[in-house]
Amino acid sequence: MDTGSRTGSMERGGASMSVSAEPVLPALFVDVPAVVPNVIVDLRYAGPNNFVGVRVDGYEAERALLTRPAAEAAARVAEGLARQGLVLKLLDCYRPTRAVAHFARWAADTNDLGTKADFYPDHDKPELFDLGYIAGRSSHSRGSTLDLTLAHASDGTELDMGTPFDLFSERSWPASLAVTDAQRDNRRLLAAAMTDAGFEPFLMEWWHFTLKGEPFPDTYFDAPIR
Ligand SMILES: C[C@@H](N)C(=O)N[C@H](C)C(=O)O
Ligand SMILES: [Zn+2]
Repeated sequence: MDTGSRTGSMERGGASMSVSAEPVLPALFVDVPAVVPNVIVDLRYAGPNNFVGVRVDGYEAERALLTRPAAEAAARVAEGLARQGLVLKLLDCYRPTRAVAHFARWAADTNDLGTKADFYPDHDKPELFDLGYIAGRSSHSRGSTLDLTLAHASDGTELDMGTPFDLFSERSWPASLAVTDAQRDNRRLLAAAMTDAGFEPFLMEWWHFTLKGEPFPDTYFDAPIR
């Protein structure tokens, strides 16, 4: 990947932040399968099986991209879990800001409720941003955040986490008591492996983790995934 991201800066809430204007990502971004052994890639926004119901803007190819430090940390997670016969299954990695803009347009269209039963049965669309299930400025766009689950190496079947990916509900909170002990244990297994490798969990979604000490903490990239 090309280097040299031209960025524009802005001040927001006292903190400096930049939005990359370059159509390419810095060389520090890597294809995760090149770094993480036996990883399964199922990027849900690269196809129609997601809460928007169509392929999301910016996902022009199903490529799982992360910064190298985040991918290397994920590799440490994978190496540890391989001893238990488990592999990582990636559901989202780097997310261009144009994808987040697509999410916002989708949320504003209150006539389109086609995915409500499967993805947000407990809430109305506009609440999903207000409550924090979808971020208006997502850490995924900084390249060191990923959404993932665990699967059995033998046949690729996913561990039962109690809710599907992107079910925007309190049932998806990692500590929810609405799931069984076994399901909560699976969430704990994922969270423990990720935090041990340097990732921070998210209290509203069992699948979402951000690398501590990420290399681009203030830059939101918009290069499409090709
Ligand atoms: C949309 C969901 N997969 C997710 O990643 N949510 C967090 C809050 C985000 O949008 O960054
Ligand atoms: Zn996420």
